[in-house]
Amino acid sequence: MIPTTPMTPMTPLPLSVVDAEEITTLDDSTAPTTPDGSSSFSPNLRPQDDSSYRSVNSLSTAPFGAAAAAPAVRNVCCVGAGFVGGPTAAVIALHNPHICVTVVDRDEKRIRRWNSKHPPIYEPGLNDILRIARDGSRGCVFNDGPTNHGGSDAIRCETVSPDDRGGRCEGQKRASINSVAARLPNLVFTTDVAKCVSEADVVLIAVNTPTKRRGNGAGSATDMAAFEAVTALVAQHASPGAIIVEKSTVPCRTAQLVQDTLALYRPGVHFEVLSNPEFLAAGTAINDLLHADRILIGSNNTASGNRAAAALASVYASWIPAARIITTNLFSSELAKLVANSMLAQRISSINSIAAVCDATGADVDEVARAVGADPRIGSKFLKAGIGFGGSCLKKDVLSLAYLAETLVLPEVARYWLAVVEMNEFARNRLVSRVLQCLNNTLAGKKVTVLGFAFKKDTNDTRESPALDIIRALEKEGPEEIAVYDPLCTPTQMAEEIGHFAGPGVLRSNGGPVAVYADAYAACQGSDAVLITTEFDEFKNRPVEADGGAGNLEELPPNQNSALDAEDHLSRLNPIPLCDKDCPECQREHLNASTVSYYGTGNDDEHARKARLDWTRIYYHMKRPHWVLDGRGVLDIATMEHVGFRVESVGRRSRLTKSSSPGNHKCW
Ligand SMILES: NC(=O)C1=CN([C@@H]2O[C@H](COP(=O)(O)OP(=O)(O)OC[C@H]3O[C@@H](n4cnc5c(N)ncnc54)[C@H](O)[C@@H]3O)[C@@H](O)[C@H]2O)C=CC1
Ligand SMILES: O=C(O)[C@H]1O[C@H](OP(=O)(O)OP(=O)(O)OC[C@H]2O[C@@H](n3ccc(=O)[nH]c3=O)[C@H](O)[C@@H]2O)[C@H](O)[C@@H](O)[C@@H]1O
Repeated sequence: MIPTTPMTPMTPLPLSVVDAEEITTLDDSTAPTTPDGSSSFSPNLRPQDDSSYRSVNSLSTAPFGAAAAAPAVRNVCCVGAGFVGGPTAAVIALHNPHICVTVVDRDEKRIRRWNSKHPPIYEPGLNDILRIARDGSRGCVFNDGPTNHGGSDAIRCETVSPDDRGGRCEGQKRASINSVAARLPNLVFTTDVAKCVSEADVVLIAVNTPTKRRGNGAGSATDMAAFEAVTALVAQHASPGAIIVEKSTVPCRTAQLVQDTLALYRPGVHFEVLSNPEFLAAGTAINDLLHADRILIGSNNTASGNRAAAALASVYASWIPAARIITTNLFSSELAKLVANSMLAQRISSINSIAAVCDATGADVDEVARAVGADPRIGSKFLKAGIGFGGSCLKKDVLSLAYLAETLVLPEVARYWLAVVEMNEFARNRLVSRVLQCLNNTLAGKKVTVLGFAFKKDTNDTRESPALDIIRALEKEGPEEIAVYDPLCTPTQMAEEIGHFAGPGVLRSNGGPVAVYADAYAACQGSDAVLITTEFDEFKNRPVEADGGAGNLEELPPNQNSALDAEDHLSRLNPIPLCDKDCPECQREHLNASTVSYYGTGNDDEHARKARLDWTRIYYHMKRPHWVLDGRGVLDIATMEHVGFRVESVGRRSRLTKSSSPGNHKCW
């Protein structure tokens, strides 16, 4: 899409996820006027005594005390190239062009994807950042008057070094020329863990810490295997004085374990350990990182602990206001992360418990949530009732907190938090019960469609997805077909995960009922009931105005491709790295380009956007009586009923309870 408004020559590469505040910062990093003032100036070229470098002195008003003279951070290594490690490292690199950021992982395939056009995770805005920090950008020279994109005033040059600034391009007068220096890549993805750890001033440990599956504490304690293994590796390879940071969510007092491990492998060598938990959420990771509410840093309350905290704070201070950087002691920081997730989960369970009351009384849970959330002491966020929370973290962190309470011999506390998980399961089960109730208690010979496989919208993360539980429960009822569709998960990914979770025998390819689709309409064709299990905007049917503008196609999240590539009028971007032959995203793009698809044009150059479902089209290809079960409260029921659908929605106006007598609410 070519912007119609003229850009001044110094306009940086546009970054769609960045707002005005960030544009100022990004401007700094991508469109310098002098080498010294440029934050895109190569770290390798930057002199050690550079006075513009942000040191502890610039943080003197932050709560680190006068003694907190921080060492300069030049090299950050993040171990774990997952949902947290990749995006976090990318944003750190974007805003700290003087720091070399490496992301290391033992998973070669994952690293190859991070080094390609299609990274292993989908996050809106992520690719734009990778295109700058990972790939670097070329310098260019142009006319210093206002110029139109792609207009004849724009002069393209392959490379411009800082020394070329003010240099001449053919046919232009020297006085009218401006230039933007190249930005060197400062974000590297690699499998060379030992080397990168050994070169780092700061090592972030961002590996998975799932719930333990077997042995003591199975089902609630945290499985620390990956974290422990990486800690041992780091202890062996880190350079003396390196700052070791827990980025993973870990049980309270893990920092002691890290310190013990370091002492075991490197007796007599000093390392500081920090806790710096991450609060980003899937689907909004880049926005959350760019606009973090808070950065939490836990440290030892010693002079060197404070210095280490100040050094890490200096990395974030490149884009986060100092007032949002909170420092605590190590264990408070670790515990605060568990508590934050547990309290978010608790709110969802609270509103889901009320949804059940609404179903039984005729109250509407959205109306109740709105009325209750208007009280600023309660707040309106995280009160969306539905089929409960999924994802790799909320449940595991509530369980981890409950386990901690148990080990501290606080059974009342443990029971309190376990009830949050119990209520979440209740919410899932209620949707399955209602499907059965709608379909006369049998799925034999019937087709049910599940729309949404990811655990929430705008992500392809399917860990602990409610859809998986629901598919497994429906499969037990012996349906003819369970059709599954998701706008962001590839059919291959869905088939693999369903096979892994419910057994390969459930898949259609193996004679089972579960079929995965790349097209929503094909998935709904001939269906007896369509279930909405993820709150993707694409599934909504609300008119634009009723949705506060979010119904506009332009408002929908972009696909996986970088918006920058489409808007690179000065040819500043380096060539896009290629993908491996088996890249699932390339396969899907190919499929979309060759079929009539729900996915717009399938043309990534056009930065294709996803369109909303045409529910009327679905209506005409479904079986009567056209049941739609909205497990996420995304549909406007009146509009759907106007088309002719029968709609059931968790905690909202129910046909079933309307016709039931008071007290006869057991099945839902
Ligand atoms: N997913 C999310 O949205 C959030 C997750 N967290 C926490 O962050 C941590 C990481 O979570 P995710 O990024 O989701 O996990 P993930 O599973 O996506 O990524 C972890 C990565 O660590 C790598 N790894 C494991 N052992 C390794 C080893 N020995 N050497 C090198 N690499 C190794 C894995 O190959 C994997 O790529 C967890 O503690 C999680 O609770 C915190 C906030 C948000
Ligand atoms: O530690 C983590 O991993 C992260 O866990 C959650 O983030 P995430 O699980 O990615 O996503 P959420 O937005 O919290 O949604 C979790 C689940 O709750 C559901 N949800 C959310 C909000 C709501 O009102 N109702 C509701 O059912 C979502 O659909 C989703 O299934 C937290 O929100 C993050 O702050 C935290 O960093």
